[in-house]
Amino acid sequence: MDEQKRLEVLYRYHLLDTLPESQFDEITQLAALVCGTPIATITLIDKDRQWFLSKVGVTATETERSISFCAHAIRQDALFVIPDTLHAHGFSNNPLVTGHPFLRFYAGAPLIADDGCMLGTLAVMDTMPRSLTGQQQNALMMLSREIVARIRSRRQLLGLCRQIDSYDDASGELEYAYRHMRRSANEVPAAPRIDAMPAYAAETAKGTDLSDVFINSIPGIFYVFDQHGKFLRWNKNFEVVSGYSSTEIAAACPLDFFGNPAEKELFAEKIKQALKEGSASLEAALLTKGGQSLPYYFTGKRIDFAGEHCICGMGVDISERRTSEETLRLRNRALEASINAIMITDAQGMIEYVNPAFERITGYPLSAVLRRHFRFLHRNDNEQRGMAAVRSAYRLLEEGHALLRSYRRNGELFWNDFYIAPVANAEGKVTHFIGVLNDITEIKRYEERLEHQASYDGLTQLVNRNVLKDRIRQAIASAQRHKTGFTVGFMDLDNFKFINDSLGHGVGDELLKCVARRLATCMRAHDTIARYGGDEFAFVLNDAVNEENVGILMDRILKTIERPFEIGDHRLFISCSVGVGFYPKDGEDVDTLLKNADTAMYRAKESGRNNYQFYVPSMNDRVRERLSLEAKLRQALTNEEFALHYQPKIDLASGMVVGVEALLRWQPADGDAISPASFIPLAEETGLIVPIGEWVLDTACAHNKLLQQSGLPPIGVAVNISARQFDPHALRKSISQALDASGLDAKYLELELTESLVMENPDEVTRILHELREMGLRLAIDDFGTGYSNLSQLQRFPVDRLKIDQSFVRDIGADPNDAIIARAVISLGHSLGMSVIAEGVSNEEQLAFLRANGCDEMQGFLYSRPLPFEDLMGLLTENRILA
Ligand SMILES: Nc1nc2c(ncn2[C@@H]2O[C@H](COP(=O)(O)OP(=O)(O)OP(=O)(O)O)[C@@H](O)[C@H]2O)c(=O)[nH]1
Repeated sequence: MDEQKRLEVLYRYHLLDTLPESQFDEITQLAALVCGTPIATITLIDKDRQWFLSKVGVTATETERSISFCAHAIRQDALFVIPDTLHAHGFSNNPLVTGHPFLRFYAGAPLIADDGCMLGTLAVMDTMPRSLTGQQQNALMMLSREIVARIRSRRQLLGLCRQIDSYDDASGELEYAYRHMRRSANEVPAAPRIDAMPAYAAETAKGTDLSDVFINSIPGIFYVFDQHGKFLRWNKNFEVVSGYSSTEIAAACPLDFFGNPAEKELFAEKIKQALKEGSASLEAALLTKGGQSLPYYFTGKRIDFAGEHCICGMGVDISERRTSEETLRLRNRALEASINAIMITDAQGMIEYVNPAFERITGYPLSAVLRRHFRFLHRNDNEQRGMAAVRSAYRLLEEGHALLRSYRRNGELFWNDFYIAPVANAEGKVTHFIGVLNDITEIKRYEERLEHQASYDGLTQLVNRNVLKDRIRQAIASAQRHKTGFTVGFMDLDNFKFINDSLGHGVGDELLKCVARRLATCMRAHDTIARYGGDEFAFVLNDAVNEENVGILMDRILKTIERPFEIGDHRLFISCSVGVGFYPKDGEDVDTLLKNADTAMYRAKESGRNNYQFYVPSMNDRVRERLSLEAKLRQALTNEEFALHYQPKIDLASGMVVGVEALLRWQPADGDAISPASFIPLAEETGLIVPIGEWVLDTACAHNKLLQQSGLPPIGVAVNISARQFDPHALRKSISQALDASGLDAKYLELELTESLVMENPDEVTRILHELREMGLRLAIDDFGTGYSNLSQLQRFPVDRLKIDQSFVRDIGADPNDAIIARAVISLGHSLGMSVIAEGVSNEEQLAFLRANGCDEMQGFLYSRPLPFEDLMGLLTENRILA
């Protein structure tokens, strides 16, 4: 409606700035009582202000219109209710909310004049959030209509007065009526009077009904009692709730309704306070006749009745409020105690509450975030992917979840597993959102670490074989799409074990890291280099299919790895062997490609290491052969396919046989004899050398004992020990077993160890050799001259004999250098107190040279090839002397 017209109607009633009138005050008080609120007003809305025609619990007479709640209420013809002003859009910042009287609840019933004009409201207010029951709302609307009725009759009275004023010759009767009417229209009582109600009721039948209707419509209990505690009036509800009849209530005093002595005393205090100060209130348990204790909120006001002060008041059942307060308290406690950060925002995202965990996680206290949009948590990172889900939840008023990069107050990023859910008010309208922030930064880091560990090699930080296989799979897909090819390479360091064994794992690790770095320098950014395991690396060269280009790259890799590595104090030299396969020629799936590159790498090893080989299918034939040989070798022991042949050792001075060397022979049941040069390396690689070596020891000792038992003069037997057998504990055990089982004296057993084996780890070897010597064995160094012996180390070894490698003996006549070496070994051995034996002696010239140079013993075809045991026995029995 037109505001101008509304104001004209309001002014026509001449209500603004009038003195208080009891007929309005009693309605205000009744409204406060019925609704149980500390504040009630009849408010008229003027042009720029709201003016209180009547008020309870408010000291001001008017306020600016701009802050008036009632100014909003008059925009509608129904009851206007704000259950909680702090959560009501447009009201939470109102000075009457943020400052005195700190309004949290408002309900206003419009005062609608006959022509539909809104004059103002009958309003009830509270300082805590709450709601009104249906009955209370009805009562408020009824009272607002009653106010309008009274305003209307007041205006009629004033009109009548003005007419009377115009009669100069008013009669005495009129004079009396005039004064009476004037008083009714504008009277100012000292205090609200309960007897005003019956007095008024006497004047209009409607008023009497109203008083009863009001009292009985009060949802709580209503009572009036005098200073002596005698009940003068009460409503029906009092009887229903207390369980007492009207006669019993009439005979009772207020304190009879309390069972708890402390509350009884408090209630008595409150009566005194109300009588003295005008009003009082308290919460206490009402004791019913049935013995039930009901939590109640009691209010009392001092009124004058029949010339004396009485208390008029009401009690409201607060069990529901208590329960909801308790629930609220619990929820509040849960919010406060939650380890997850929780925030409550309005429907637009402005923060209204955050719990202590929010401050702990984000570093922002409540005061720093209140009324800020929560987006500040994401700083400039507002366009991140998860934000779309959050925005959509706010827009569609529904639940949302997102993983967000949020930022703490100190700028640090944290991963926020963020849930939001809308919160609706009693009418189902979404007014708020509740957000839960989970700081999952640690979990995320852990996941990243796991992810990294699942994909990367911890030592070199190259990708691992799983990723390599993925990359090959991708390369296959891409090559198929573009009809191209690519290269897979397999690289293994040469003799890396030697570095590990001689310098320790730490140095080995550093070397692997450096190799990885160097390898990376040879590749392009889109190629993949992986650590495949141990000292094996693999790579995928995208687009590279040309043998010539790949060959150039392989040469570069070999050269790069060949360059010395400086690790700690060590300057290390190492080489590598590489096998290369091409897609699709050498395999159309991951496993075949890798297997064939690996086969090519083995070929490179076989070809002397430090080279690369392109895969060719015939390489697989060799692999197959090897595999079949390995399978046969595994069966050979059980099938008793091994035999020992013995080559006699001759003392050059006497020409007599003084010992034999046991040599392993393999004669598979279903085929030709296999040369030791083929199967011994395989037995060493597969580890089969260990059980085979035990068999050799057992057999050699048993045979030797048999020779002695057959009456032949005792001679020594030498057994070759491979590097793989050189585990001190296992070796000692198998030697003891062989000696025990055969009964052979340890002094007849000689172990032959290669020069490279003893020099690889001299400290360890020296210790073990001493232990073996203590067992009574004899020790010899085999193949002497082929390795790089450290002479000072050699001195420390408790060795009995040096064996000149047959390669020097073979060419003694032909190559002067070999003769020099042979002579040097003989004199070196002697100077170290060892005897010297030459192997591979096949002619007289060699024999003459050895004799001339003081060599102690010899073995070779010149005297005898290696013989089966039975033949050896024959030879020894024959007792042939070397001429
Ligand atoms: N330091 C170090 N050594 C490792 C690691 N993984 C495996 N190895 C060692 O790497 C060596 C691999 O040896 P192989 O490749 O079998 O033999 P090699 O001595 O390199 O000889 P060839 O390959 O035949 O030239 C073994 O001694 C393993 O113990 C590792 O992570 N760190």
